[in-house]
Amino acid sequence: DHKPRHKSGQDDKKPTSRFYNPFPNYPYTGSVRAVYPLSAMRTVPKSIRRPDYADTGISNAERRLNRTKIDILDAKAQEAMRKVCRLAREVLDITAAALKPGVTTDYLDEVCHKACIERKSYPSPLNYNHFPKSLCTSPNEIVCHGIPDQRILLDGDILNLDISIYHEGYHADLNETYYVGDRAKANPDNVRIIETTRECLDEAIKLVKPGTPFREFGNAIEKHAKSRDCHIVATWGGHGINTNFHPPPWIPHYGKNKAVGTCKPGMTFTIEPILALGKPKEVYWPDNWTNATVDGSRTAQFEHTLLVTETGVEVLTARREDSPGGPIPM
Ligand SMILES: COc1cccc(Cn2ccc3cc(C(=O)NO)cnc32)c1
Ligand SMILES: [Co+2]
Ligand SMILES: [Co+2]
Ligand SMILES: [Co+2]
Repeated sequence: DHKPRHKSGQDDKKPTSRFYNPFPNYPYTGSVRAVYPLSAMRTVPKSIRRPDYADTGISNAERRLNRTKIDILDAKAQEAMRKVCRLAREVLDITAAALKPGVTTDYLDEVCHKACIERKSYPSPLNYNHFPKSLCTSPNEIVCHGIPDQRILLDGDILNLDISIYHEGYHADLNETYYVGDRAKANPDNVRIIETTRECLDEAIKLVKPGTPFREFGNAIEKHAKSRDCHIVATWGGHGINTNFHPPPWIPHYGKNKAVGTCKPGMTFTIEPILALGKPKEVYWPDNWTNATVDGSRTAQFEHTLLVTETGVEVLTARREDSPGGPIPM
């Protein structure tokens, strides 16, 4: 006798998964797939100070900005930036500590969101230009702005966590790219793209001091990237960061760029190079956020928030000796 079967042809033992690929006909360029449904939008207690875009998705303060004027922070504002950047480093280390094969990027979003709230901070990406989650999770060929979803992380993946938080009126922004599981280390290309990108950021930071033109950073980054046959994604750059998330300056990561302006004491901005193993050209998923390399090659990114001092630079989002935390660097 035949077992009763559901009309869908599924046998009644195996539950049909409620997770699905929302773009079944989209020609993905690599192995990563969107896995929906996204979890419900997370909320932030109203007691926590919110950026102006938190309820509308659009920052009027940023829209009104004079794009040629770069803010110089006074001592009080610099102290506020030190505090929000220290908290942001804690949030990144806590989120990275939860990283392992088998967890979803949505779970990492939950860890990050809670760590922000515990620190009376608002997760800056949430509803920024209508972005739906509290951090960006970009695996493998995803260049940046990946949306945390139900995709399970695999041993051998590489994953960028891009964290930004808003605390008492100021933003911080940092990101790192991690190996998922240990097998990834056995893959020399994963190591090459991650370590070269980390080194590119370090090379650029060495140049930060009063008088250095913003256009110099791209030359240092491109020189090192080329020496390891890695390619720079030109679309995204570093940016100013203070009471706004993306004020001027704009800082390209490629060589021979025409960026205007020079470093001055009291300026705070990010440098956040993205390198690809293959073609540094990106295509957009139908979600209009996520961008992936056109050839599916893997990418890495590292970002710090920096303060120009009278004599040089303060890496405000650096891990401090007094609180090592986070994964042990290679
Ligand atoms: C096409 O405009 C876009 C496309 C994608 C995303 C967003 C909005 N957005 C959300 C998070 C986020 C982070 C950064 C950042 O600086 N990371 O270092 C930048 N933009 C961000 C806007
Ligand atoms: Co960032
Ligand atoms: Co940034
Ligand atoms: Co090449």
